[in-house]
Amino acid sequence: MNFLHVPAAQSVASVGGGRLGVLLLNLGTPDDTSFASVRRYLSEFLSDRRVIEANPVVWQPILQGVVLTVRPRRSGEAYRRIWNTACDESPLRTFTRAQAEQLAERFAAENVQVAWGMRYGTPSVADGVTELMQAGCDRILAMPLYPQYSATTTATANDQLFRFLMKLRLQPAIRTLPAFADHALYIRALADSLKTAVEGLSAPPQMVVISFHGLPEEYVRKGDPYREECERTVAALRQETGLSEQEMPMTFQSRFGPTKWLEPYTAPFLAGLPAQGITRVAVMTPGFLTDCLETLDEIGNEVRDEFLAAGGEELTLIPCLNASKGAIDLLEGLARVELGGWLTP
Ligand SMILES: C=CC1=C(C)c2cc3[nH]c(cc4nc(cc5[nH]c(cc1n2)c(C)c5CCC(=O)O)C(CCC(=O)O)=C4C)c(C)c3C=C
Ligand SMILES: [Fe+2]
Ligand SMILES: [Fe+2]
Repeated sequence: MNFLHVPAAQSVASVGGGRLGVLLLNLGTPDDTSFASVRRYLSEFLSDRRVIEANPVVWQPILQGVVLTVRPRRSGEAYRRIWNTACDESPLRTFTRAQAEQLAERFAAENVQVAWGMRYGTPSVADGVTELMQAGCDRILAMPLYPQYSATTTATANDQLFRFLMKLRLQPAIRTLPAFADHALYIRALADSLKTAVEGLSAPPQMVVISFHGLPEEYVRKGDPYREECERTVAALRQETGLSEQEMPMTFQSRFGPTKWLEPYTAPFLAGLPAQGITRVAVMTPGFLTDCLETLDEIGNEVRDEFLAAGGEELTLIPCLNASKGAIDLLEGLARVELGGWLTP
């Protein structure tokens, strides 16, 4: 049955099936490591005005000119270093799919469908919503997979969802998950993953550096709460692990462009440690729920090489929560609270 009669509107078939849906939303990633695919992905990502706030009249010629001529080759090489060759896809996609599949198992007995979509690239947010609606979901909980709120991540994921719903005559009811920077299950999962990784080492690290993806300082000045949210995560993690500010400092990575971003920057911070006698460190990246280019390559390769070149002896990169039991416990716990009133006990 087609519920829609205006030319601009799209049909996604059966709405009204009375089922609940959970939609995991992640950032996105290229489909393959070729210049063309990486260029397509970066073009969509860096054309998002939530991400780059500069006037498009000024920014688009720079992006379509120099950035998308130079960057895709370098990024393609980086993606090749971390590519999941077994599945022929990027780790971010592998882990997001695994999270969705395992979360679905937790809800299998309760008539709740789980799907996933990417803000940039494939499967798209529209693909995820369509999958849920075709399975009969008329109530959907969207879960942007960002523990710390930022307009550049959480808000744009939700924007993309509502942009798709604008085309539907018959919309499902929607709830969106708030950020969860110091949620008990999140902090416990992080502390457990740190403990497990450190127990496997011959000697404990002298410092555990908590590295978050950075953000232009200007965005925070204009009201993005991201830095405070990162601080809440680190404060809770210090409390949970008993580590001090000196033993567990906070840094920001992945700077892009010439403007000032949140400081201290991860790479120079780590490269400066051996001169202070700190040569064995662990690095955690709790802002990412799944491993990706920024964790596996930027920290695991680039930053590690710089640290070792500066006299460091050991850099242990703690894996992201990925599809660990702690991660799925967290996603299930968050979903059950947000589905309250929809999900009958
Ligand atoms: C102005 C530019 C950028 C902002 C703002 C930004 C915020 C931001 N990003 C993430 C998470 C991820 N970013 C990733 C890659 C990535 N990010 C930018 C730029 C900005 N990010 C670029 C140019 C890239 C690509 C890097 C490259 O090509 O070398 C990724 C990895 C994706 C993957 O496929 O593995 C993630 C994840 C957050 C959380 C955030 C704001 C808080
Ligand atoms: Fe980014
Ligand atoms: Fe990076």
